[in-house]
Amino acid sequence: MQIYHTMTPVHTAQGCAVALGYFDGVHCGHRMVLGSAVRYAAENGLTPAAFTFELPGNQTLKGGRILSPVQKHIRIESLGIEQYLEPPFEAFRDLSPEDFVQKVLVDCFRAKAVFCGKNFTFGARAAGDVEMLHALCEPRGISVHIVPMAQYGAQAVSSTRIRAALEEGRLDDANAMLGAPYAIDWTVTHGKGVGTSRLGTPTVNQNYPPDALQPCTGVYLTRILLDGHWWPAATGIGRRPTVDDSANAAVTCETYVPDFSGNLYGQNPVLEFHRYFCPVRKFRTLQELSDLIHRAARESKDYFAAQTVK
Ligand SMILES: Cc1cc2nc3c(=O)[nH]c(=O)nc-3n(C[C@H](O)[C@H](O)[C@H](O)COP(=O)(O)O)c2cc1C
Ligand SMILES: Nc1ncnc2c1ncn2[C@@H]1O[C@H](COP(=O)(O)OP(=O)(O)OP(=O)(O)O)[C@@H](O)[C@H]1O
Repeated sequence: MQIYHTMTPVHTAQGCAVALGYFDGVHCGHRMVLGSAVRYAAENGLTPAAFTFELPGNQTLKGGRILSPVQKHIRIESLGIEQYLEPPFEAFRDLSPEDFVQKVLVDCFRAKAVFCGKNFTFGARAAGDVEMLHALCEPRGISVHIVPMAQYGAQAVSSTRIRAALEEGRLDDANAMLGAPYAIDWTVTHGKGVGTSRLGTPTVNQNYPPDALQPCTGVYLTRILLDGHWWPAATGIGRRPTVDDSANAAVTCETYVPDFSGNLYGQNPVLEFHRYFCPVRKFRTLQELSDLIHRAARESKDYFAAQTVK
C-alpha cells in the first residue's frame, strides 16, 4: 500500500474506487466500506484507494485513537487498499463540499466511484452529507455507493461505541465490533525493575502515548508477537497499587510473557487483547501479586491452547 501524507495525486492508471472516512479502529463497518471499494475496483479495472486524514497529536475531535497509525495501516492494507491518502486534517478542513469533491476526489484520485456509510459528512464544518455527495459526484461521472451500516446489538457499529466499550472493560463487545482483536504496538520502555528483581516476572512495559485511548484498568489475557511468533501472555494496565501507592502514580501497561527471555527495549511488538481477566488490586504481599500474575499467565496459555486463532 502506498501511503501519502500530503494532498497529492495518487498513482492510478484508470482512476480510483475510493473509500472515505477516518477509519479509527478499522471496525466491521469500516471493513465493509473498504472491502466494497476493493471489490468494485477489481470488477471495474480501477485502483482500490482510501481517503482519510491525520489529527494533530493532542487533538480530541474524535477521542483518543483506538489503533496506532501503523496498526491502522496494516489492517487497511490487509483488506486490499493500494493507494492511501492521509493528509493532515488542516490541509482540507476549510474546503467547501464542492472544492472537496474537485480537489480531493477528482484532482488527487481521478475517482470513478466513492464508498461511504450513510452517516458520512465532508467539507468545511461537515456541511456535505451523502445527498450532497451524490449531487456533486454524479455530474462528474463519479458513482456514489452507500454501504449498509454494520450493526452490533441492534445499533450501528462506530468508533465511538468501541472506545466506550474499551474504557468500560467490555473487551468482548469491542473485539466483536472491531472484527479483530484490539491491539497496541507502543514502544517498549524500561520499568522500575521490580518485576525482574522481586517478583520473578519480568514485564514488557508499553505505556500509552497521550493521544491514544487507554482501555479500562485491569488484568487481560493477551498474546504478543515476538521474533515472528505469537506468545500467550498476561497484561496488567493500572497504577500498580501493591508496589507504588502514591496518588499520582502513572498508569502503566505491563506484560508478562512466560517462557520468553530477550531484550525488547525500543521495539514495537504487537500486543493483542483477547479477554478481560480481573481488576487490578492492592495485594498485602508481593507473593500474592506474583501468584496472580502466574495464574493469569497460565489462564492465557490454556486459552490459546484451546483456540484456533491464526
Ligand atoms: C498480568 C499482570 C497483572 C498485574 N496486576 C497487578 C495488580 O493487581 N496490582 C498491582 O499492584 N500490580 C499489578 N501488576 C503490576 C506489577 O506490580 C508490576 O508488573 C511490577 O511491579 C513490575 O514493575 P516494573 O516493570 O516497573 O519492574 C500486574 C502486572 C502484570 C504483568
Ligand atoms: N457501522 C457502519 N457501517 C458501515 N459504514 C460505516 C459504519 N460506521 C461508519 N461507517 C462509514 O465508514 C467510514 C468511516 O467512518 P468514520 O471513521 O468517519 O466514523 P465512525 O466509525 O462512525 O466513527 P465515529 O464514532 O467517530 O463517528 C465513513 O464512510 C462512515 O460513513
